[in-house]
Amino acid sequence: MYTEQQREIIEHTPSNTSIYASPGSGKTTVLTEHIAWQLKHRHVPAGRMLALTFTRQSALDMKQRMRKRGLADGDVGALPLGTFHSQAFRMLLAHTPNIPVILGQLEQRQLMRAAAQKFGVGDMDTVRRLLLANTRKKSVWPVDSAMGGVEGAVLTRYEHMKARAHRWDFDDILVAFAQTLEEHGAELPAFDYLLVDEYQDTNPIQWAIVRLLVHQSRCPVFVVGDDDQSIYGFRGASPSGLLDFQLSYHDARCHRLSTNFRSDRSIVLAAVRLIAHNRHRMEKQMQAFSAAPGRCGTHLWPSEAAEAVGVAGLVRQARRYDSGADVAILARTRRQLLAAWRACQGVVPDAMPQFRTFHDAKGKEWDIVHIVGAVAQNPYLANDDTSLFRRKKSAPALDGQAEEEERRLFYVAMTRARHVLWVHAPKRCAAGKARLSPYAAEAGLRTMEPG
Ligand SMILES: Nc1ncnc2c1ncn2[C@@H]1O[C@H](COP(=O)(O)OP(=O)(O)OP(=O)(O)O)[C@@H](O)[C@H]1O
Repeated sequence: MYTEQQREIIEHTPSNTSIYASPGSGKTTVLTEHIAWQLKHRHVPAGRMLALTFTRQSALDMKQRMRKRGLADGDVGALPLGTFHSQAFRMLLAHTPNIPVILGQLEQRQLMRAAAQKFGVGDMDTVRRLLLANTRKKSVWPVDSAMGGVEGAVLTRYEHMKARAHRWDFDDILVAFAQTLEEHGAELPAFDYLLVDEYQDTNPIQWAIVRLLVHQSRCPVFVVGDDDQSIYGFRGASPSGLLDFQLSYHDARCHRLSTNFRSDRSIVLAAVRLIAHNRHRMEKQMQAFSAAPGRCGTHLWPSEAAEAVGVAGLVRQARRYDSGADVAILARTRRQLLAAWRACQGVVPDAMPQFRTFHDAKGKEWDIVHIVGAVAQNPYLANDDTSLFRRKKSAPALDGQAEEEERRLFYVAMTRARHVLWVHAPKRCAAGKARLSPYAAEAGLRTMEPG
């Protein structure tokens, strides 16, 4: 089933390795199989490999897959596989008794708000931006705490209040872990092999943690990623960790996977056309394994309400034609999913599609994907958590860096589809007249006739 190249990666002896690969080319598949191979055929003890993923869900999926491959439950359970934060927290707990309790999201927001109110800036939008600024500040190593202005003053106050309450926020876990690795690395568990998924979405503190772990364990590191799918820049992540991997690990072997096993041909071609518009990227090939043409295009609707009803109608139609097809409705912001969700409740209540933001769709795949609310200068981004660069009521033009990240997000969304990809846009939305996102034209998607 696996290609010769995939098999070579799966079966190779642990060594410094990077895999740059296109969407759907089997990155997560080969990573999972490579770990399973080490356990099964090279008898590397499960507890001696550390595998880091981007989300908890992908760690669970990988474990599930290993069980299906016939690995013993005990081995899978003993494998330290999870997010950077969960694995760092586990090791810190074992090393340092009495570490502070982690603030829940709500508690953290309340604490930041209390700190901000002291400076007369406690509205929720500002608090959200301050929380992001806090995350970005702690995304580098060593953390640079010299931040001026009101923002710096609020963040300093927040740190004091947190320390007084003997609490940590989520980002403090990695800061404390990096510090512990630097100062007491020899007291932490050592590993024979370190593996990292989605390396394009790691940030400088995570690169430092990888470097410190590798140094302390004297073990090889294996990373997989795709710079074109780097979508967490607003939190301080950057694809340069992946792009510069070869510089940091001179002897590293580099593999590229370019066959997309997920999507039919027209979808792969459209995605390739779109991403070619980004300038800051590593040039790479992508071709479809599937010989099927697939279907893709855009649907324009008079209003947001009409769009929601139209999408629900298409979902119902597809269910009639193939009741087993899995369907997802994706949008740039959570708010843009609401109308389609309501419309589907009324039409296919027993066979609801999945509803996800582009960010939450990462790593997933569905037979049919509908992207809704694909408008230029998306007005919903003005108040979105991830819209670091937009502080006005309407979304101003993006700078080059933010523009490329928006395009990558659209690329991630498009490449989730196996057989059918519809991009929908209303001609009017809450903010007034709307235009179809330029990414649809860049991808060469044709507008479908109404009905
Ligand atoms: N050699 C192969 N033959 C057939 N199917 C494959 C092969 N390799 C991977 N696949 C399938 O292709 C799909 C994509 O694989 P996977 O999710 O591992 O890719 P990925 O590169 O991690 O994707 P992305 O980065 O877009 O999330 C999965 O359904 C997987 O089972």
